[in-house]
Amino acid sequence: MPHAVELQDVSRLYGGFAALRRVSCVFATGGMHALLGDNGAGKSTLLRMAAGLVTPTHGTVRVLGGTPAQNRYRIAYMSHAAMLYDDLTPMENLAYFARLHCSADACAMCHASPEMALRAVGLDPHLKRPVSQLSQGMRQRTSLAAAILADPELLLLDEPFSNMDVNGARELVALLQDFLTWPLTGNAQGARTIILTTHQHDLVRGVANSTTYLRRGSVVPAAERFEAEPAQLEASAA
Ligand SMILES: Nc1ncnc2c1ncn2[C@@H]1O[C@H](COP(=O)(O)OP(=O)(O)OP(=O)(O)O)[C@@H](O)[C@H]1O
Repeated sequence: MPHAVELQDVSRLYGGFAALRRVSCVFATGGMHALLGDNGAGKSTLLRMAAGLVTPTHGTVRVLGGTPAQNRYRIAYMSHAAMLYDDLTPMENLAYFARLHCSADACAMCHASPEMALRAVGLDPHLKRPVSQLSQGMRQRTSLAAAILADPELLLLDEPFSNMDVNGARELVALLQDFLTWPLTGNAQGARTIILTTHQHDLVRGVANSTTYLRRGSVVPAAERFEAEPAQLEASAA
């Protein structure tokens, strides 16, 4: 089975600055994988590359055995900034996204209905309040519902727990674990995969199937990981 995401000697330059520098790593198909690192380490760049939103300056990115473009209907990406229409309710937002997905060549991809997607993330589809009046946690859930609407095999989540309290974030982790158990539809083979970036390693410790650390655009080798995660070192020394 192909890897969910595979980077071979990937660099991404912005002018003379390397957001990613000769990165080679794989994220296995199936399960939840955490991408960690300090601010500016290159996490979002890597995730957006897997989504096909950023192209490498050098190297190769393979997603589900092909290019991100070839597999774009099998991938969903959720940015850390919620891309929602504030004046619409969660249901209206999702109904709009469903219409977008179902245009032209993409109508085969809407396996989940807006109602199912909202229920899956624990939101009432009949909620009448516009998104602007919802808590941050509910907005995040609405964004997640929009991402899973297309029933993706690969779900890429950039900082899904940002601005959420601990309980809300734990609930979200449980929802993501549940999503991983959904059977794949159609002719899809393999397993669902989530790759998420976070600064809150505690939330996914023991839940994530793998952890990849970035530091200043490079993957931190396993032997140096404590150094990459000083909070964990302090906790273990206490
Ligand atoms: N479009 C861009 N133009 C110029 N520099 C960029 C661009 N995108 C990212 N960078 C730079 O690349 C580096 C890595 O950014 P990236 O957003 O991938 O880091 P990150 O690990 O996700 O950080 P954070 O945790 O703060 O979100 C940063 O120094 C950032 O300023």
